[in-house]
Amino acid sequence: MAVYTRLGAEDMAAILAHFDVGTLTLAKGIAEGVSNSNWLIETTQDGAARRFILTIYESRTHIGDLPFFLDLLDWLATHDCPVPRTIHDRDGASFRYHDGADGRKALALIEFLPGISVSEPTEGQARSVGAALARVHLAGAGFPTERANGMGMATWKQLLGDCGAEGLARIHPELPRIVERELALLGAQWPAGLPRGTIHADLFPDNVLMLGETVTGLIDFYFACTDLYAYDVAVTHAAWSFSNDGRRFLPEISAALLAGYESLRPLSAPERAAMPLLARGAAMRFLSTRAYDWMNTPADALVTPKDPLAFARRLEFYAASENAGVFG
Ligand SMILES: Nc1ncnc2c1ncn2[C@@H]1O[C@H](COP(=O)(O)OP(=O)(O)OP(=O)(O)O)[C@@H](O)[C@H]1O
Ligand SMILES: N[C@@H](CCO)C(=O)O
Repeated sequence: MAVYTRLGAEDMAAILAHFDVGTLTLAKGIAEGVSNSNWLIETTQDGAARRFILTIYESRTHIGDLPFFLDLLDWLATHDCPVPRTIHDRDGASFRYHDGADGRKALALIEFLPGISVSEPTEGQARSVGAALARVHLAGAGFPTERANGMGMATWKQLLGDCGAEGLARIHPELPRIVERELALLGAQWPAGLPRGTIHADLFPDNVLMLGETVTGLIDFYFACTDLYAYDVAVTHAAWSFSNDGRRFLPEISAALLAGYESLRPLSAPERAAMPLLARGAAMRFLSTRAYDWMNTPADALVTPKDPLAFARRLEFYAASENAGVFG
């Protein structure tokens, strides 16, 4: 369960007293998510029930990045994107600190949005997700702050280097060869000069809330950064267009996702030409973090590491020349 920080009822009430949100009526730990601790919070204010998400940031989130992530949510919400606003405290700050039994941690209170994460999207849902991603790209273009992508190629190399060829071979005997081949190719051919701006960089199904075919919430912007728009399309494509284990490509979902995106932001010819390579990079990004976590998560950890081979299979799909037509 992803609630790493213990908070008693008094702690919770004391935290909420810093926000103008009424009286606490319920605080329930949320099992989903692996990086931070999250609670569903309910309050009552002027006779009305209100709901929020309280997030306590654990060690994986760099506090210096919080203004970027939280200001971005407010910016996108103001520009008609389905993302939660941050609730600022009585001093006007988007995050604050809590001194608890296990030290000082940053926290934020975020608007609760309705909806559920789908595990087997329909074409209509994939289309909506593609369009929502395009809306973020268009709206985020005016966002004034930049953040380098901390999960770019240099990080893939570092994480996979830390795993080592022997470690990778323990995950699958073919993995060292695949990784060496792909890193060389991606390093030599990664495109320069494509349109760039603010991207989500992790738009997996568990980071999208939906009601029917409507996207009600895009959440978890904690990898958001300034990078190629088309790379974000590739990440989202890799996340949505395959069965979870990566064994089965879902052509209708792929087509619907891309059509939804292009209904608002058509890819330029150079972006389209780069998509197969960017998709290999996207697969490599998640292969590298998953392989690292696979090897470095203690057996008694609270969370189960995700399968790196699910993204090695996607990588092999994108690398196969017969699949070059997927992006049109
Ligand atoms: N604004 C919101 N409205 C409704 N539910 C939310 C909201 N934000 C988060 N949640 C719920 O909390 C869960 C965990 O949130 P989130 O994915 O941000 O956690 P995390 O640990 O930071 O993520 P990750 O494991 O992807 O790194 C989500 O799966 C969702 O169920
Ligand atoms: N979405 C990622 C985890 C967070 O980066 C994955 O599925 O590997």
